[in-house]
Amino acid sequence: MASSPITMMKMKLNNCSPPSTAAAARFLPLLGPHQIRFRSSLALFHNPSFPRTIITRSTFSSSSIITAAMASEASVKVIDGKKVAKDVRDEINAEITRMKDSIGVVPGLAVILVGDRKDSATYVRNKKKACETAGIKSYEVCLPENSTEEEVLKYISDFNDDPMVHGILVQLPLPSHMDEEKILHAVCIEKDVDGFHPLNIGQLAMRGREPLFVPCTPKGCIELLHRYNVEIKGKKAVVIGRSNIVGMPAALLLQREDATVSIVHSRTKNPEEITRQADIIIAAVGKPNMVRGSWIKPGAVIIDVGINPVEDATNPRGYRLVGDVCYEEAIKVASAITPVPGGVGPMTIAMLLSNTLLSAKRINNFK
Ligand SMILES: NC(=O)C1=CN([C@@H]2O[C@H](COP(=O)(O)OP(=O)(O)OC[C@H]3O[C@@H](n4cnc5c(N)ncnc54)[C@H](OP(=O)(O)O)[C@@H]3O)[C@@H](O)[C@H]2O)C=CC1
Ligand SMILES: Nc1nc(=O)c2c([nH]1)NC[C@@H]1CN(c3ccc(C(=O)N[C@@H](CCC(=O)O)C(=O)O)cc3)C=[N+]21
Repeated sequence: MASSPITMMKMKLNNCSPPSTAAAARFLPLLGPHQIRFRSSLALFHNPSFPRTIITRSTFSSSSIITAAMASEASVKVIDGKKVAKDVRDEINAEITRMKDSIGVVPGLAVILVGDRKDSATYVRNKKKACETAGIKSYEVCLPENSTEEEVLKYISDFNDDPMVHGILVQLPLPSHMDEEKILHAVCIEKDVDGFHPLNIGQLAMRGREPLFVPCTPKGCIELLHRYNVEIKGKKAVVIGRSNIVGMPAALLLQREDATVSIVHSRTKNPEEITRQADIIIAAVGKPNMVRGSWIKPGAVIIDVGINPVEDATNPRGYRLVGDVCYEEAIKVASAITPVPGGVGPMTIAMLLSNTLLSAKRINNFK
């Protein structure tokens, strides 16, 4: 059975279950009610002439009913976060050069990393590289896992007082013996380029107030929607996840953009039903492929924040990264989607550079 052409096609199309349940998934019905309407509505886009990467199913064999149905009409816009991040970074580069040339100031970003988590070390390395290319001076402190809270607080205090430093980022998660709230609270609000200080979050939540900084990942999500001309005002948005660093600020930002926002979390009843009402979905859960095709309203726009390593023996690293949304199913229903990798991730780094530039400009009163 496993070798029949139909089964093989299904394996190819449906790649969304964790390895242990992959065998069962091969036999999931692929043509659920949500997948009958293949013509993706692009009504959410102001400007349909925006450059599009179209994925069509026409490359699949016509020997299967599934492919026959899809071949004619399915199209989805792939939101290219890597490309947008590059554009943003080019704009930042130009501004940094202008500032340096006119007032001689180079923005500085300090990053504090505690412990030896591999993923954290990779992000910090990537941030450092991005700073170098942008012309931002980076200051890095790497402390061992068993450092004390006082040591971290001392570095923060020194960076708070250092006029060369315009942004301070404490890489999360911190080791469990440290009080995250106390540490994030110690970063002076004018240098809080992550936007995690409670005052910044509070201002984000209040009407008529402006935070000094907007957290990078949610800011990157909204920037992607703007640059792809996705209308937010008046739309129904669902944010899946309510963490302080992604889900909650993403919901606040969408609300500031006049979307009607629902938040789905681990205690939500009927998450599928609620998510299916959304014109815009931001998924930030940390569960590989949790959002299936059946959760998505035809024509919805999907921003997939999740970054989840899943075992993959064919990959030289032994794993690959997948999002919280089952991409293979989602592209048949959504009108636009961010891929993982290459979607929100690069935008997070671009927004960090953007916040650092903003901070340097504000501190130096440079317009
Ligand atoms: N692309 C990027 O730049 C970034 C990507 N990420 C990625 O985004 C994902 C989320 O990160 P983060 O917000 O830090 O994660 P957290 O673990 O802090 O938060 C996860 C959220 O998802 C909710 N949740 C968990 N299980 C379910 C479920 N079954 N159904 C509905 N909601 C659920 C939790 O609900 P509850 O509150 O009830 O516990 C919680 O609010 C991760 O994959 C992370 O790697 C994170 C930061 C940046
Ligand atoms: N104080 C703090 N601020 C953060 O912003 C912060 C943090 N702590 N802790 C961890 C999360 C995670 N995060 C990512 C940033 C970039 C990518 C990224 O560039 N990802 C690439 C893939 C990279 C790869 O291939 O490994 C992509 O999605 O294309 C991912 C994740 C920031 N975070």
